[in-house]
Amino acid sequence: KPLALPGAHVVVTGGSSGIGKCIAIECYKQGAFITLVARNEEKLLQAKKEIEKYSINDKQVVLCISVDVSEDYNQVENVIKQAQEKLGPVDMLVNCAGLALAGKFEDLEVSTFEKLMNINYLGSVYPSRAVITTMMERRVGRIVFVSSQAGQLGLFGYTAYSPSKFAIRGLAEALQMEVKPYNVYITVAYPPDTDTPGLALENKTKPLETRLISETTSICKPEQVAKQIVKDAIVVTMGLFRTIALFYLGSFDSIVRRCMMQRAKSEIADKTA
Ligand SMILES: NC(=O)C1=CN([C@@H]2O[C@H](COP(=O)(O)OP(=O)(O)OC[C@H]3O[C@@H](n4cnc5c(N)ncnc54)[C@H](OP(=O)(O)O)[C@@H]3O)[C@@H](O)[C@H]2O)C=CC1
Ligand SMILES: CCCCCCCCCCCCCCCC(=O)[C@@H](N)CO
Repeated sequence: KPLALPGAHVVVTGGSSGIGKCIAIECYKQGAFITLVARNEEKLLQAKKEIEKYSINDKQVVLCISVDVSEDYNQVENVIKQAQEKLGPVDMLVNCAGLALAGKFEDLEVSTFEKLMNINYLGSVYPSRAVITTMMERRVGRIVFVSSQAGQLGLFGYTAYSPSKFAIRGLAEALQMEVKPYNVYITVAYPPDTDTPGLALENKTKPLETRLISETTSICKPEQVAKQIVKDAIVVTMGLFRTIALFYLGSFDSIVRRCMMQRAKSEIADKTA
């Protein structure tokens, strides 16, 4: 059943800019309490002010937390704890912090591969790992991953970026199989080029070929992309491209459910013994 956003606690990483900020606004407009996570404090405060204009009641709160989501897991865990103490358990986590840099393979610094994998992939693992136990215990939760069209298709200029977005898909699909019996739902967004400060930065690094490939499609508005992402997270439906895998996934899910029931039974048996 759909997640009720009024009164829910939504954490948005990368919530101080671009798509993440628009996702925060979209949730806030529907009555959610918001925690914004990003590094730069000034940008966070600026975004908080902007979001607060859309309040629908006087109880709503926008909390700002400055942390690097890709640096140190313990740090991330600590700030999530702080946020939960202030605004209650996280009902929905949106992993939107990310960085795009383009360039030809032979021109890219090796450190760029590390950096993108750290921010885009591990920066989604850490916050998710920090919220998952509570979500499973409460049998409530949504985790949103923001991949990219370049996370479905390897394209010229994206040898560092695409793999970091492909990795997110692998994580999301494996994690969904584990947490479905606990009523926790995972969604992945694959946005096209979207008009944000991040895209402006990326454009400075695009080789000619990448620019020409990008120009074959039009640029989306972040508000529009955010609306779709929030909608998909609230009412989870099966993506069409997964229908072939449906049979297998269905039977794997029943194995997972069976194991969970067995474990619960033996726990009860242990207690009564
Ligand atoms: N715009 C586009 O064309 C598309 C974007 N995407 C993906 O959507 C997401 C958002 O993109 P977009 O809105 O363009 O990005 P922006 O650059 O506009 O915003 C990025 C946000 O992430 C935060 N952030 C970046 N690095 C970290 C970090 N290490 N720790 C914590 N926060 C961090 C930034 O704040 P701060 O720097 O202060 O930390 C900022 O709030 C990214 O994952 C991107 O890959 C996917 C498809 C298309
Ligand atoms: C089946 C999948 C559909 C494929 C459509 C192909 C169209 C490709 C056009 C170029 C797309 C580049 C997207 C990168 C967006 C991004 O992540 C960065 N802009 C972030 O800053």
